[in-house]
Amino acid sequence: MNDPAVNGPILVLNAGSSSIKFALFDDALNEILSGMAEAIGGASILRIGDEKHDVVLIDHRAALEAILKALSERGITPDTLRAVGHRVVHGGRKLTAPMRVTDEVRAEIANCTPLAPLHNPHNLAPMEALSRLAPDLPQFASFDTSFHATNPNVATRYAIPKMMETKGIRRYGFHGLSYASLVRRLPEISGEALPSRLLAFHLGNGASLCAIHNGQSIATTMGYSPLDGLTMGTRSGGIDANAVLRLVGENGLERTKAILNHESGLLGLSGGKSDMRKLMLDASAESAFAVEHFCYWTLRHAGSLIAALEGLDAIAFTGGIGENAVGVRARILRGLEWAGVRINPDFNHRSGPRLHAESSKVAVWVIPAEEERMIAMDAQALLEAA
Ligand SMILES: Nc1ncnc2c1ncn2[C@@H]1O[C@H](COP(=O)(O)OP(=O)(O)O)[C@@H](O)[C@H]1O
Ligand SMILES: CC(=O)OP(=O)(O)O
Ligand SMILES: [Mg+2]
Repeated sequence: MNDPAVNGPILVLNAGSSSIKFALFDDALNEILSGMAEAIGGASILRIGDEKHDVVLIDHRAALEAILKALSERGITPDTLRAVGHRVVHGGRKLTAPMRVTDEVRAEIANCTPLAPLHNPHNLAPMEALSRLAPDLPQFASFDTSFHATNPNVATRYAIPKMMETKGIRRYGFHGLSYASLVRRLPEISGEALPSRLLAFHLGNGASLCAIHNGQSIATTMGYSPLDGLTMGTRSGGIDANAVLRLVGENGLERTKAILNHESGLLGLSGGKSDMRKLMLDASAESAFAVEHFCYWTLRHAGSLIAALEGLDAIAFTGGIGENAVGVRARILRGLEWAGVRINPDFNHRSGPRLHAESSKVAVWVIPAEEERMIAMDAQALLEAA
């Protein structure tokens, strides 16, 4: 019997800050089609399966429309689907495990928008569009924050009065779906047991590090929102709160939000480029400095997480930069030679999966981020439990 509600594919939508990735999975969770709209915000690329189209996508809404149109041209419309799984970046204190999307859940995701302004609106928009188009289609949400629930209080608490903490001003951490998939995939790809003290580098347009001890997150570089930690595509990363207060005083709240979230990071440092591929092709001193700033601060934070892990057994790179930017990986790994890291440059040029030389005390791997599969697994588990 061909009933989409029973054996139709699961569609996964993963809206990042600069991209929307999508994938279709059959009921055995084989990926049957995937693609992405990338470099959203102007001259963009739409990939579907092996096809690549240069397109103009001015914002995430235009990108979602282009993806849904391309899918419908292939006969994939909402009524042919079994379910849709969405990545949601910030679930706040209330949304901590994968769940079915209801009106209440959508309202709570909207409540968390001030905490993740570059993401939650783009996670919410397709849920709303699909619930209008296909009200009976089951939709599920998986949260980037969930994986960090194992962080100890000492890591999540800011040293501010208790009252603020009870209002939710604490560190959450993000990229959790990517880290959860990395923990699942690393033993499969390496053929070895999961290392005890693992430092994971999720380097994409948004970038963070996670200290993973025996498979559980114990510390991560992002905090209350995905602004903190490393230098990113358009986000400042760590910045002194008093500098933020001065910016607010001089520019107002809304302008400051735009400066720190949309105009800083690699874009602000280079004077116009947030995309690592473009920066690495550009010979200007500003672009070189932006890349060096990214690597230097990644290393500073790596040192902090190695201390939290009390040593290091393995490193794994993931995300658009982590999986592809050979020069950035080489620079970061050179900066970790003090920790016993030695790589084989040929392995690095081939992007792994194994990067370490025989003499290395630390294993080094490149593991593709499989956030979409993680979300599909969550959606399927919830469908089966229903
Ligand atoms: N071949 C490559 N070399 C260098 N950087 C790359 C390459 N491919 C992708 N990137 C970079 O990866 C980043 C996007 O990462 P991704 O994880 O897809 O982003 P998002 O945070 O939107 O999910 C961009 O800075 C892009 O330039
Ligand atoms: C949380 C976050 O920064 O996500 P992305 O890297 O997809 O922008
Ligand atoms: Mg991403």
